[in-house]
Amino acid sequence: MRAPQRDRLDRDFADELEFLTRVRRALAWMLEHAQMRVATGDQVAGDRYTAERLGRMLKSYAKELAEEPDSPLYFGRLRFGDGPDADEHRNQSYYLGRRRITDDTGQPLVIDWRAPVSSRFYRASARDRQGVAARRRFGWTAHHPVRLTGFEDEHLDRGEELGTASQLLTAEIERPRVGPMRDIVATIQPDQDELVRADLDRSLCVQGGPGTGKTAVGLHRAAYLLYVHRRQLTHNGVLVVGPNPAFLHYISAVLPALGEVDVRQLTLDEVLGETPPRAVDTDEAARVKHDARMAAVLRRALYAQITEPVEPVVVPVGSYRLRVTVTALARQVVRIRVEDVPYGVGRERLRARMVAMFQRQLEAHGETPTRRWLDTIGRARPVVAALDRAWPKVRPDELLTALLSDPDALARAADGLLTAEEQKAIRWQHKPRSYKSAKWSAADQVLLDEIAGAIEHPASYRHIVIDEAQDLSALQCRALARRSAHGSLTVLGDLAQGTSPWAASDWHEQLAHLGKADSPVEALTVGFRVPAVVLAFANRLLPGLHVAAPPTRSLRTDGALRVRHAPDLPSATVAAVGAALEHEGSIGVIATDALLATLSAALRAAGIAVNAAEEDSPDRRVTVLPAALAKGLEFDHVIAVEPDDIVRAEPRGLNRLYVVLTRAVSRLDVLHSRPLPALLADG
Ligand SMILES: Nc1ncnc2c1ncn2[C@@H]1O[C@H](COP(=O)(O)OP(=O)(O)OP(=O)(O)O)[C@@H](O)[C@H]1O
Repeated sequence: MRAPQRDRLDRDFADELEFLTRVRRALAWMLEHAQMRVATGDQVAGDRYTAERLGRMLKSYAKELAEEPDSPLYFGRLRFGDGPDADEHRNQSYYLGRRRITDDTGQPLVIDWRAPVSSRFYRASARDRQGVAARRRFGWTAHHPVRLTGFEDEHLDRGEELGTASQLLTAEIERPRVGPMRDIVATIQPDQDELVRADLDRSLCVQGGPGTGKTAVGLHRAAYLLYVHRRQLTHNGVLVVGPNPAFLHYISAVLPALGEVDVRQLTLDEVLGETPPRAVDTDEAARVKHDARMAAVLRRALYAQITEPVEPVVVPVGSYRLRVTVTALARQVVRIRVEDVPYGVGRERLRARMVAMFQRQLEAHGETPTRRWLDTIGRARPVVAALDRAWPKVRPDELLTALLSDPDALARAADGLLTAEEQKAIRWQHKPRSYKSAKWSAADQVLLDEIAGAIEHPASYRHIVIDEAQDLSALQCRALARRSAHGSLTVLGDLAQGTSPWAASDWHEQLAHLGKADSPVEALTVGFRVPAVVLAFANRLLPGLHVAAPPTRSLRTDGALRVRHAPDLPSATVAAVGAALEHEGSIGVIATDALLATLSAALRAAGIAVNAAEEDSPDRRVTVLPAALAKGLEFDHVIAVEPDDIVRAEPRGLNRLYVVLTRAVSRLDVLHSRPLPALLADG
């Protein structure tokens, strides 16, 4: 670098340090101000409840600001030119960060990464400058205290553009992983940004290979939507659904780090709100219960509760006897069925129609019934009795108990939908004494939700982000469709990573079950996690997975792969972990359930402290976890033990192995005592 340039860079850096001091000062002012408001909050608010809420809000705001110095205050700067594309930003310069920071006059020093103009930071290129003259990315130390280390410029107006060659991007994706997942606001890529900023009303599906940033995109979209539609979405507006608690724990810090604490993050079981399952289905029973045809079976069983009226409804009122004839009642039942409302709404409608008929009769006698009279009539014993016969109240658990324990009822509901073998597979061998003592399996809980949803629609979220969506069954999709009937979806997944017995092989089908049949399927194909050498190894499995998914291109040229034949797996694992501990970052030992206890015992005997799947104690860098829980997680160093076991442990074992091998951020060790699965060995 020539001296004059060096001088200029030094000057620039000095200017940046000066600006940083200004921002720090502004932040300190904001913090002090917020704390003052906390102190006075009690007095200014009207009642105690409001005061408490306000106090809590201000405290968390103050706390957020106080924690701010631990993370970089901004990550980039945009300098606009004076061309027409700059619009109202002509000759302006903006710093971009996780939060907006203002000075004591309210002038923004740092703007939010979600503000409209920030999208130009992520998307502007030398070919499509969008008015941007130069983009600057800042580098910061990774550890506390956070210090500015430098910056990287792209003068788009001079045709300069780094794209994925940016050293700061490379440093970020090659950074050793410790603790939970982090946000990616500093390095969101143009195609990711388009997905993040998609309109609230747009449902979309993202198909992306391992480590292409699907989870990151989904979480950042949630944060973006909350920023743009704050008022609409604050209370129960946004839900994130993940495959298991270990995964949710891993991603749990991302949204709070972006200042968003109002997003619910749940597993599907938690969405259904059920207690843990108390029964286990056979594979065949589970397959049938999760099939889309079951929705039709349940609907038929539900509506089979409605019976043809055989008696008129007679209500004595004073000297009159008001009456709904059998024919009139039957006609209303048929009409309401055609109106296709939820079962529970139908029952109430039938009650209202009976009341309306009584009202007309009373009016014919020259009387005007009051509102109260109408309410009383609606609850009169003959009306309720007629309603209970014609359109009875249904409890989902009672209906399902009857269906699964009565072969004839099941045969009637499943006629033409399920084969005799399929009916047999889901029938209970032992009939419970009552629905109260029935033991429900995980699949039964989805069926109960289906029935409950047909009786009454559940409350709808405005937006749901569904991660690992390829693994959902038709009925699980329907459960989420019901909860987003008035909202939109971000559906994330990878067909190649489908491991459930009902995993999707086609996104359009899955989207139809999710109630968003016409949503576009977008692809992410650049891998930010798995190094090229590891990805090439894992991709050997693709021909055996029988899915049409675009291949992933890794951005990472570093990384290491070691495949070793090891007759004594526990001691080979101990040795591999010992070597891995020489490097920085997290270590994941992944094997089948059957092997785990032996491996953990061997590690502990060697004096190595290990975390189990959902733990991440900072003083234990090694996690031992079953292959079944590896989905969505990542570790710097993965030690995959006995791939052949992983493949044989379940019907979609090859897909499971693909998931396991693609958890590695830097290094993958494969230890095997038996031959490797043919596709891996042949590559
Ligand atoms: N634009 C980006 N800049 C920096 N890091 C990124 C970017 N996009 C993704 N990453 C990182 O890549 C890793 C993988 O991302 P993520 O877990 O979202 O991928 P995924 O597609 O959900 O993977 P999988 O399907 O294998 O679970 C994460 O550590 C994430 O932070």
